[in-house]
Amino acid sequence: MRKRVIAGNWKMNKFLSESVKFVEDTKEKVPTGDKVEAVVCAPYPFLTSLVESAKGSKLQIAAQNMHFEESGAFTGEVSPAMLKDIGVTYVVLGHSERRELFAETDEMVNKKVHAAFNHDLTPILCVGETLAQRENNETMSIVEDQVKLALEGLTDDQVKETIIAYEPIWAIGTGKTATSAQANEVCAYIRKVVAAEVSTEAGEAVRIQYGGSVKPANIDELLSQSDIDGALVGGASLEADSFVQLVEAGAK
Ligand SMILES: O=C(CO)COP(=O)(O)O
Repeated sequence: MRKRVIAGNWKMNKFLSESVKFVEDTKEKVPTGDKVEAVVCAPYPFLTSLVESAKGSKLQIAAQNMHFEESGAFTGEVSPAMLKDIGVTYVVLGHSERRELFAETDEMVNKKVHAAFNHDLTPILCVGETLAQRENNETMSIVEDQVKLALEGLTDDQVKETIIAYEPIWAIGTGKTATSAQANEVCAYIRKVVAAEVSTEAGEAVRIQYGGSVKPANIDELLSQSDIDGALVGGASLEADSFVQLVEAGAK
């Protein structure tokens, strides 16, 4: 049985006091069993405080990006070693907003995934197609390329530890969720690609989240699908009650 992962991606939202209050309000409420992991992906300036407030609880704190180099002349960037140093455990990599708005390439994402493992951080690797690509029947080939390029050079065990988030770009922040069948079809395909490229065992073990307008009202249906092992949630993860409901759905 793959352990589910429910991750809230706050993006560029919240201030320090409300972020800490969110963690204080949710850390005792997230289920502690072995069915689900709960992760909060917060802006850089709040990470140290959130790691501190989440201490002793099951809530994990993630960064939303990082550079792939360990240190050096990269003004404005944050390194994997810095994230590790402050107690961050997960990192979102290759989110479509970073690919689109900040010109991240598959090659950079691949370097970041390697860097994450080199610093003991669990990568949440995002992939997904645009609406035009879906309408052109390119979804599977786009996602396949993104997955192959991002995972290139990883060991079997590293691939097993990677969390892949399938986020169709047309479903992000639009209220248009992919149907559970559409989401599962792509997640199942990603699993096949991993099995073929890496190993059958890695295909079985890799956890695949769906992301794109997930909310308490639709998460049960998404999680009932064979190949969806969790969710990466934007808007609906900003409120503590809603986030707790999403994690509770993962523990059912
Ligand atoms: O991009 C997302 C999570 O990374 C999804 O955002 P929404 O849940 O707001 O659609």
